[in-house]
Amino acid sequence: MLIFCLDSAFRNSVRRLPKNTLSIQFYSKCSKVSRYTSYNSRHHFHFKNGDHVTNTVLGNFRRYASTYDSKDSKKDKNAPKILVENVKGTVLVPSHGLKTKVFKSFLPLRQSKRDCFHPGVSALDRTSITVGNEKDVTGKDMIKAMLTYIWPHDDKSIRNRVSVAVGLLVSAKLMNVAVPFLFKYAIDDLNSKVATANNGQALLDFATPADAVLTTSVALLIGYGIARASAAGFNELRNAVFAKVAQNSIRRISKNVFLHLHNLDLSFHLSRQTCALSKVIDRGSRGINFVLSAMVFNIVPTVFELALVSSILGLKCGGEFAAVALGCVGIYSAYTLSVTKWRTKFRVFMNKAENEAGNKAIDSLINYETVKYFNNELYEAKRYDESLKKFEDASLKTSTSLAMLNFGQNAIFSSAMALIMVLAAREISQGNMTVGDLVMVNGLLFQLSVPLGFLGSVYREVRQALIDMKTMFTLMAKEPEIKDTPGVLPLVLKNDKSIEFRNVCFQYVDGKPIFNDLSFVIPSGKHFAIVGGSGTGKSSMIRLLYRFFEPDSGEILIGGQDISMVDLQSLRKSIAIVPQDTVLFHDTLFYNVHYGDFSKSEEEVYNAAVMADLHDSVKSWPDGYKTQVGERGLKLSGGEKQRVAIARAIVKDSPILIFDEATSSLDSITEQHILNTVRRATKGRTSISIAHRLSTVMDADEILVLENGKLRERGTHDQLLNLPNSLYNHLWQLQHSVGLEEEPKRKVDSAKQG
Ligand SMILES: N[C@@H](CCC(=O)N[C@@H](CS)C(=O)NCC(=O)O)C(=O)O
Repeated sequence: MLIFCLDSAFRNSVRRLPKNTLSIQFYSKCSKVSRYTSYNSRHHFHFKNGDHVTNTVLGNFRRYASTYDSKDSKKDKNAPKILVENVKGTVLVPSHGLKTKVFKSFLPLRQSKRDCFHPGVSALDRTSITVGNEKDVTGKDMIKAMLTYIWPHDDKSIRNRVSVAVGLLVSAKLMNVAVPFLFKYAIDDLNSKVATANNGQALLDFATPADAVLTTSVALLIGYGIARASAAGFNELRNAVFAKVAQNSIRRISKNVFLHLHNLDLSFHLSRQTCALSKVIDRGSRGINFVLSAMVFNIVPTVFELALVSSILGLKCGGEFAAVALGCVGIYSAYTLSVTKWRTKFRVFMNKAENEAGNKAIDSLINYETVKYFNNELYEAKRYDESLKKFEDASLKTSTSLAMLNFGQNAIFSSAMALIMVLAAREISQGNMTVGDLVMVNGLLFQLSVPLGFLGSVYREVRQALIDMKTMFTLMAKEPEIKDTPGVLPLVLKNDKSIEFRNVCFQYVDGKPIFNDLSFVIPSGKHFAIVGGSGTGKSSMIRLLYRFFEPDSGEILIGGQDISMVDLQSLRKSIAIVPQDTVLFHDTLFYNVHYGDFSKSEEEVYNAAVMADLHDSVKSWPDGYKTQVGERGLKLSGGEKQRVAIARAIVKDSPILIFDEATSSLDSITEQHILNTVRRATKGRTSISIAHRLSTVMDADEILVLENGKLRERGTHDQLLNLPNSLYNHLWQLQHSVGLEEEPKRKVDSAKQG
């Protein structure tokens, strides 16, 4: 095998790759034609500056690179070099420095003795690429990602809301801090009046009610009430204004994750449980909501209030006061965080025990009859009680540790309050402060204790939310391995709609090849059938055509264009499929047919239904096209579902049509109807019928018989059947002798006449 680095001119003209992008292709030698030109493309790698290279890509890269034929490379001393370091390292890519000198044609890369290519790297103009398994998402990354949602560049109204919410937050805290001040001034005013009264003058002049209201201290006390109410009002307003920001960001992130999941490769989805993925989205977006709310409603306002209170105390009462306030909050926080960390495990046990008890109860009640058959009611109750006991113990520990936490928090704050008031009393006795000041200091500190009373819970929940967010953002950082390269051109199908497999080798797991140098051409407009025993890769062929997977080597061409070089959307648009297992959406029948292409008119949907032999039966149903098909199409029979799938494929109106075992689970009468619709639908299209039952593909223009990943034989039904030693003949005899088919030939003949 050889490794080639693409010429930069080729890179720019054919693929329109941007600068700083290196495209590397591995070519297999299996066709043994002349070097440099006729090697079969084996794999493409595109690296660009800052690209994230997954372990799988790196693994493939190494795999291809390690089988590189070093004899060929020695001929070119100027070959560009690539350094592949460890997973967390970098790939150093030669770029413009060498362009004019050696990037004139395909160039072999040199391989060193180790698993890397490196001589002369220092002389190169480098572009570095970070390499990692799944990008490690740090706290900084998450904050950055969150900021893009709460400060979106493309949504001014959200930015305005955030600004207003911040303004309201500051106003609420200023009002909050004003409360003890107003209280202080009222007390000082009253005090001075008491002092005046003690000197023999009237305490208050309540000659008229208006005078009474206007008295300074009364006005201050009313102001106190207004300030308290305003602080609460600003807080509530802030919540209302910010709610839209939080909900909007949850919506956008959920949508982005959803889209991202759809963009990930099929291999990813085959290896994950859909339910687990939806939990990731759900928990992750709830985590974002929690972190955002905690920041905006608790952490940031409390920090702001602490800064405000300690500055006021420092400026008005002296450094000692500020030090007590800050020290108190510091000790309080350290105590709260350490106790919360310790007691979190009790909550985890508690939740586990609760789930366990719930599961045992459900399992036991579901198996009601079995429990009765074996007289095991008491045993079941004992098992259930064991989990309840665990829950009880953990709950007790949670409650007692909560009491301890609350008491400790209270003790710390009370000590600080006592200390600060002793300081204030000392200052009063020295004539530096008033009684009002003492009340103000007490009020400021007391108010601070309210949000801090939930510090432990906030810390615990934020930690959990960050873990959930990390899982979600890690999922977001996962790159699909099959994706469009920038500037890639769309697949254009005019007259030539042929399909060609050229020396395709493919395997899901090492050592178990699915296709082994498979080559065939399906000419434009022809209906070909692909048959073979199970496990011969019939369905893998579809996955390769849709580019859900890439061949390990060789090329697949549609209309003469290599599908690995064309835009994925255009490729998938040009193929319509009637899958083996038709899965319908939980919606109406019309919706399910229209799903083939939502841009099509109602009329076109009905026409497709007529072609698929679906229209008449739908018309006879009470709700017609508005019939709900039931979750995953469970309410429809197998034949009806297949017809919906055919109608949907007709609506899509692609030049290439694939039937994947379209009649596999149908009775013979329904099968004949479906085969008739298949015949109608394939007219004028290049089509492939993948089938296990040979009788369903007898009238194909040509039949390709696969065995062990290779094309074993090809021909029309009659040609293949007339070869006594053909695999087709053998399969045919086998299927009929075991009674898989009754009178297949007669069925097809009658269908043709029909
Ligand atoms: N003061 C404690 C407790 C605050 C509190 O009462 N939290 C509520 C939830 S907002 C609770 O139910 N906590 C139960 C627990 O922490 O076990 C702290 O800072 O965490």
